[in-house]
Amino acid sequence: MIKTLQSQLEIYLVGGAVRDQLLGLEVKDRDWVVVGSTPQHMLAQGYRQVGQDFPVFLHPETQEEYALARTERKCGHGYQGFAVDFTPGISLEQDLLRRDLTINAIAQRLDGELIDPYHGLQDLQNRTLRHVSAAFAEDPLRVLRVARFHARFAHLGFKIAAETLQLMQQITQSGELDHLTPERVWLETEKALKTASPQVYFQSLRDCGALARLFPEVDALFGIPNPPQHHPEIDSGIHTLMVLEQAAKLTGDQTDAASIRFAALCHDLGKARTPAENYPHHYGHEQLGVPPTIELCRRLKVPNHYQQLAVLCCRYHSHIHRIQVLKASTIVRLFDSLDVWRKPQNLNALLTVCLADTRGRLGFEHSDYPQADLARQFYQRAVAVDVQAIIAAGYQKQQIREQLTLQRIKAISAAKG
Ligand SMILES: Nc1ncnc2c1ncn2[C@@H]1O[C@H](COP(=O)(O)OP(=O)(O)OP(=O)(O)O)[C@@H](O)[C@H]1O
Repeated sequence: MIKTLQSQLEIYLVGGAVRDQLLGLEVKDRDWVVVGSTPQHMLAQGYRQVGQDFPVFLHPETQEEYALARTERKCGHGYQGFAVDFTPGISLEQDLLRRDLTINAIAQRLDGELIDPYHGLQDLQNRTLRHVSAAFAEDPLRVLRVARFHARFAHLGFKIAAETLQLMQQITQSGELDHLTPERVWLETEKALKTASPQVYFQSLRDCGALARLFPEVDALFGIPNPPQHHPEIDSGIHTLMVLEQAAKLTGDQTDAASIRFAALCHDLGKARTPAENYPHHYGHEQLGVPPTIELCRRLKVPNHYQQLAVLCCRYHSHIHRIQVLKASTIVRLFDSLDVWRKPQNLNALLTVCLADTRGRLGFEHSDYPQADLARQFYQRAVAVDVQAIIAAGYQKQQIREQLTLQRIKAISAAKG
């Protein structure tokens, strides 16, 4: 069946699958381009159409996506206005010309032969992220996509070509980024947070000026000093990116990695809002970090669970750093605020951000963090307090909570010795 279908159509494997295969990486999705066909022909061949304006066809057996070769012409701001043409006369080369990067614009025929009109192979070899053509400027999301591919492939030595960075700067200066929908910005950002080097995404956005447009709260940290004895890297923006790098190393591919990394990004946002006369100190930056975190999340429609964790990490990271000197009652209040009794994962996430915070400083990359062990020990003692025994002791309903808190304080005090 597949053979019959494919023998009647001019089909090419394109995009990420060809790129990743050439890089020796695991191929996840396979996207295909069909040249010289029409929607009617595809339907007659047994493919199922998904989407109306911009049709993609699902293979009846593999369910892989087949797109008709197409060109796009921009006719509005951002992504809102695109005239898509997929009439049968459009060639493979014309389709590839409209793609973002040369390494994403290599096609492969079914017999394995590569078609590479824009020298993507050479750029793969030279580890270069280069735009295919001037059409790149038609969709400002491509600025974010390049930054994301940079974050994904930086560990393989990839760099952004100078002329592509220049184009990214021009797009940023044109104001086009302001027309991107929050959903598209967040989608790229969430994908970038899941890459091997998420800090590279934000650094690349900064390099082309886009950080100030898209994440002004983060951009504001650059140039803000920190006490040099604790922070040899001094600048709060650089520190933040170093913390994000450490958070990525600590979380690897665990399921909540992206939300922990996002919390690491936001944890010090308050440092751009403390009074300059106290610099390089940032008294109260923990609480002052909450409004910019909420503003950023609201503007980009960041899902709630990301915001909740980021706010907790803003507020309480210094509590954990100083846990040795906190009173047992303060520690129980901290655990209450973190809702650790119902969500112990909140404590783990906060401890990861705090460890990343400690290591995200020049010369501290391998530091130990005894506070995390201590916090876990206190939690273990407090969570072991027997609620059932308190209830069985006959306390009135309103006294049960009070007793529980008292006994948790006692348990932590005992652990403190
Ligand atoms: N906004 C865009 N502008 C130009 N080309 C794009 C754009 N989005 C996707 N493409 C093209 O379509 C292909 C598939 O897009 P997709 O977003 O799935 O990325 P990918 O390269 O397959 O990487 P991933 O592994 O992240 O899915 C890309 O490789 C690129 O050629």
